[in-house]
Amino acid sequence: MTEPIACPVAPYTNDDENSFAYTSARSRWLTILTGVISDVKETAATSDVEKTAEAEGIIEKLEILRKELADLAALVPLAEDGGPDIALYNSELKRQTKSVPMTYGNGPWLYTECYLYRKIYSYFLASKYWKGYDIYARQKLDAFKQSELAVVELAVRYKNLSTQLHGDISKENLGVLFREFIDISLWGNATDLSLLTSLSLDQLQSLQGEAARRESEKNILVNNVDKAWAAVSDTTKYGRVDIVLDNAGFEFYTDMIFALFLLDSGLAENIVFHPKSIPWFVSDVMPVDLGVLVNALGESSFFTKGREELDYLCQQILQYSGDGKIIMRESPFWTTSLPFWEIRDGGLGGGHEVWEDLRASKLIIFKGDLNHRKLVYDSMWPRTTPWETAIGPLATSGLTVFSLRTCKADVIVGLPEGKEKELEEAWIASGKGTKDTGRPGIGWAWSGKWAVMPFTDGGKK
Ligand SMILES: O=P(O)(O)OC[C@H]1O[C@](O)(CO)[C@@H](O)[C@@H]1O
Ligand SMILES: [Mg+2]
Ligand SMILES: [Mn+2]
Repeated sequence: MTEPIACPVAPYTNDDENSFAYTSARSRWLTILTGVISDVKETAATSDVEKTAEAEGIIEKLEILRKELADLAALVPLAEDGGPDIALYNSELKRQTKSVPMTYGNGPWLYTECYLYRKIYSYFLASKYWKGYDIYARQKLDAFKQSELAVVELAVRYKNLSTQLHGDISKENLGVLFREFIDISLWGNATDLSLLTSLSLDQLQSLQGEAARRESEKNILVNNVDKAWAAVSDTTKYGRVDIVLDNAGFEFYTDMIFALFLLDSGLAENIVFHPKSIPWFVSDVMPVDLGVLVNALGESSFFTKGREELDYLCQQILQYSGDGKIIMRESPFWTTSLPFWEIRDGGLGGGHEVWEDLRASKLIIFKGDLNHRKLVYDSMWPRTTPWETAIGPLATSGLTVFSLRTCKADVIVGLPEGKEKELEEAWIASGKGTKDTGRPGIGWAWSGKWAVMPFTDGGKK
């Protein structure tokens, strides 16, 4: 097997006390694993005898894994479970292991975290009754239910707008709406509705709407939305837009509304969603989550308010899906540990096939923090590094890449000189600084309060 393209800058690692990797490996993952164990127990309690019996073995393995994590033990090669990606995980383990064994406590953050999710999944994949089981489904649906107010509010806005979209609308107004929907999809990643801005055409012009948008805009550290607008409104290109999805529930709902807007307005002819094929980083969208979303929206006992608007929305999703205008396309590449530098001719782990597929798109939107980390190799780039440098071969791949990410991890590039210092000082001044590391102001970077939206046209002329 050939090797992935190497990055000249070292990765964030779990032994770095100044990185969110450090607490991730020592406490966050343990909590997640504890949640997985309880979920399996809860499901097993109401399952038939054989399925329950099989759960015992799975729980035992999960508990051993929990112990290994707590001990910050060494990572061992993954056992064969029939998955096509095992060999790649194991060759990466070898390649990324330096002079000492790689442990949960010292390994590269990106690799060790992907490995952990893949390892958990292998216990289910190797089973008879639990193969397709989503250990996070319960959690995803509960969280979605709790966002009822925001869900209904957006459905009402969408219905109002979509009637206007079918009428005559100027390109300028369409551009305003595009920016608003991008904002919603962006902050959907933080699942923080308080940052959302007004959407109705009337309110768009109002002072209040603009003020609200400015308010959230100041937290967007890199904002290339104008370039993305130029790419999507280029009517000389075939109108396919791709969205590399992140989280199910409210975020996926905002992505879906954005997709409907693109289709209703004619800015896109097709939307291709890219979900994850296995339960991934807790809340990531799996193919089944499209049906889960439609069912939740369409079920009057799930969301009791805004029925007319929600029914309209469901009908739109079903119509577009039925016409093949909204599709879900899987690839094993998205759940490897590989950086997106492998989305290239000859890329490993499915990266080549993804590259070939994405070439037909006029705009590829990558949602969320993890996708962003993979775009920039999760390496310790100085924060003033140009985006085009940090995305390596993607800068000249011909692909039009737009990342919508609220920052939940250390890696951030493209900041102007002096900005990082300013943010660290403000973080300390707000009383949120940590006292126990060499850099008390560092936490702003993973607080989810800031965002970046960088763009590249992939060197296209
Ligand atoms: O769903 P998102 O936005 O990718 O966030 C997940 C990210 O947040 C974390 O869970 C915490 O930083 C990372 O492991 C991961 O990169
Ligand atoms: Mg090695
Ligand atoms: Mn996610």
